Amino acid sequence: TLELQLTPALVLLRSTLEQLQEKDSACIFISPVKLSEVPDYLEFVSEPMDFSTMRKKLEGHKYCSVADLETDFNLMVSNCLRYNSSDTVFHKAAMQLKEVGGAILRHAQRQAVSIG
Ligand SMILES: CC(=O)c1c[nH]c2ccccc12
Repeated sequence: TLELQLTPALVLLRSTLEQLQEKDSACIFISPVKLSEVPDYLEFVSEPMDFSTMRKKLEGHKYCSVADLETDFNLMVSNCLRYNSSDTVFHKAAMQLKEVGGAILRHAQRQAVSIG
């Protein structure tokens, strides 16, 4: 399509982010952790990250590659694994998202190569 010719990289990044977010069925990562509700969060996490922030960065042209998107995705997942102990729903959800997201990102990287 015309859009794919004009901004293939941006279209691929958007599609990849949407695929990643679809796997967050519990909507744990949809918005920033509320620091008002989790006052000790920044004692464990130096750089919070979530899907809404990633979306803003994407539309603000802050991501130049799939790898840039992957860096923030990995940050978001590792923050969750650090703050939430391993016996929690959040920690288990992060482990699953890491696995499924990794496959989505590998496929996106292959597509980015073929786009050129
Ligand atoms: C992604 C994450 O760690 C969290 C998402 N929602 C939360 C609420 C309280 C504590 C942590 C969280």
